[in-house]
Amino acid sequence: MILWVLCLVLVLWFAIFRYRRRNMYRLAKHITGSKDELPGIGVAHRLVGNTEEIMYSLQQLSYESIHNNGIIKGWLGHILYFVVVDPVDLEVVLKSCLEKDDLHRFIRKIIGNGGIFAPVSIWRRRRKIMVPAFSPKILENFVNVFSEQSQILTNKLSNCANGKIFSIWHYLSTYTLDSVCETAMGVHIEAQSNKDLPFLKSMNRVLNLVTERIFHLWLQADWMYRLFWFKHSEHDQCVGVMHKFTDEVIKRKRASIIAEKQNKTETGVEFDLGTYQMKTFLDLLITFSGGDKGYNDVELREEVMTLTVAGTDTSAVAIGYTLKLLGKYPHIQEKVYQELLDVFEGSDRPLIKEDLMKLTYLERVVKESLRLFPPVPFIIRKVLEDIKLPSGRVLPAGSGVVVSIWGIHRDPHYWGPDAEHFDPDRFLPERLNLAHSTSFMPFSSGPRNCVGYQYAMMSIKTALSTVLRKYKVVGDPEPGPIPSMRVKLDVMMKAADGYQLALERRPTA
Ligand code: HEM
Repeated sequence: MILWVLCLVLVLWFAIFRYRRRNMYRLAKHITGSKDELPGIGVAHRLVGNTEEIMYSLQQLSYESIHNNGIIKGWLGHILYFVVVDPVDLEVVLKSCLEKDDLHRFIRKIIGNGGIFAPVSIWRRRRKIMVPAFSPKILENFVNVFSEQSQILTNKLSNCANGKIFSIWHYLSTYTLDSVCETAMGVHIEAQSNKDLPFLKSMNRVLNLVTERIFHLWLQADWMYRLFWFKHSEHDQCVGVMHKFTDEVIKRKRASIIAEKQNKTETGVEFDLGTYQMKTFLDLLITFSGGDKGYNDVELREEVMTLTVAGTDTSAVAIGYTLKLLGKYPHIQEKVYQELLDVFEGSDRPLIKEDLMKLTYLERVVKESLRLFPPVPFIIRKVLEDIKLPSGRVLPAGSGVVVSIWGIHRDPHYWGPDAEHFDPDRFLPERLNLAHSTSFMPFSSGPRNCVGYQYAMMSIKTALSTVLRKYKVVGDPEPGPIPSMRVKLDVMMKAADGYQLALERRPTA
């Protein structure tokens, strides 16, 4: 009898659940589903396995979307997602769906309500304050930091420039971390010289733990995660280290501002984390948010942590892919080197901001690398109300949109039959004829796009030019125009081999 009642309750609950979501089911019917969907679980079975297998499945879903006029649907249990690659439809999606998907809540545990994953109500104000801090006039001042840090990177690489294969990932990620910490907070953390830096170790570890949580359903509910107490406590410990470090910097920054106001020199304030540079993002965020009446310490920490997390691995990944691609295509690397010889006239002087504008071929190479290997291959947004797309299809409220940057960048409708070829000259002004501006969007598009894209391009070009003036990437030529690269999804898309390559010293270096 009890069993019958339980069954009845269950059936009733299910009927009400379906009835409430009838609009979603009705609209979803008009959009083709992925070919491997299973009843009840949808495509969930395709998103298991290691980070390489998950990335592979998401790539396959993107190709399916390309072959189905730019959109397919995929259920993850009861949650409905659309994988979209049509740039015309995506322009509308990225303008009207500004709320981030719930999966981002795991990263929010690290950076709180920092702009990147904050709810729209909080994000709007934060974005307004952050945008002026990224104006070109301010960014120009950072080129010296990138240049100095790139010199350190090049020196550190000298031990590896012996033609033997090694993983360059640690070198690149510490270069970007040092650059971001100096420009964002004004501190020299010297990650490039200090492999065991607690901040760095904690950041790397906590990002691994977050990726694991995103893709393992059984780790998602907070109460379940607490059962895995060793992971949970390690997670909290890492977040604690990162917060403590950032809080200390903010405390000292506030103190230095007070000291300055009292007409004391900055050297009067003891500061053992490093030397301050004026006009770091921290200075600018304090000023632009209203000084004393602006951001409180928690808000400041959230914003600085956002910049650190958003700006470190992304740029390192882009530099890593570009170096690997240049190793695969020696003739393209030689053209980059010729341009460097022309711009620097064979001297070994450090790069200055005026050089960046002149490195036009390098810029095309970086863009082509970002097209084929976008560090952020997918963005997920929530659909809060039904939205009619230019193609006539309607996305129902309550669903999620997976914006496949990977797919958009490889769609032959927009990039031609050679979409998968590595061809930097497709970015030549006379050849680049993008039918739609969102066909190329490694930094996303619309009101919530990446605020750091100019910063990133400057940092990436500075590091690449400094390294490539001194070293040649050798040893892995690709037989055809389509570069093969094993990739994995580890918060962003990374090379599965840890960016293994070999370097040789240039004779002039
Ligand atoms: C190659 C390097 C980079 C790539 C590919 C990249 C890509 C992206 C993407 C795809 C988004 C998401 C936008 C969306 O949801 O539509 C984003 C957001 C963001 N990025 Fe970047 N990024 C890079 C470097 C940087 C750097 C260096 C910084 C800062 C120093 C930065 C700061 C941010 C911030 C603050 C946001 C949040 C914007 C908002 O929600 O208003 N990024 N980035």
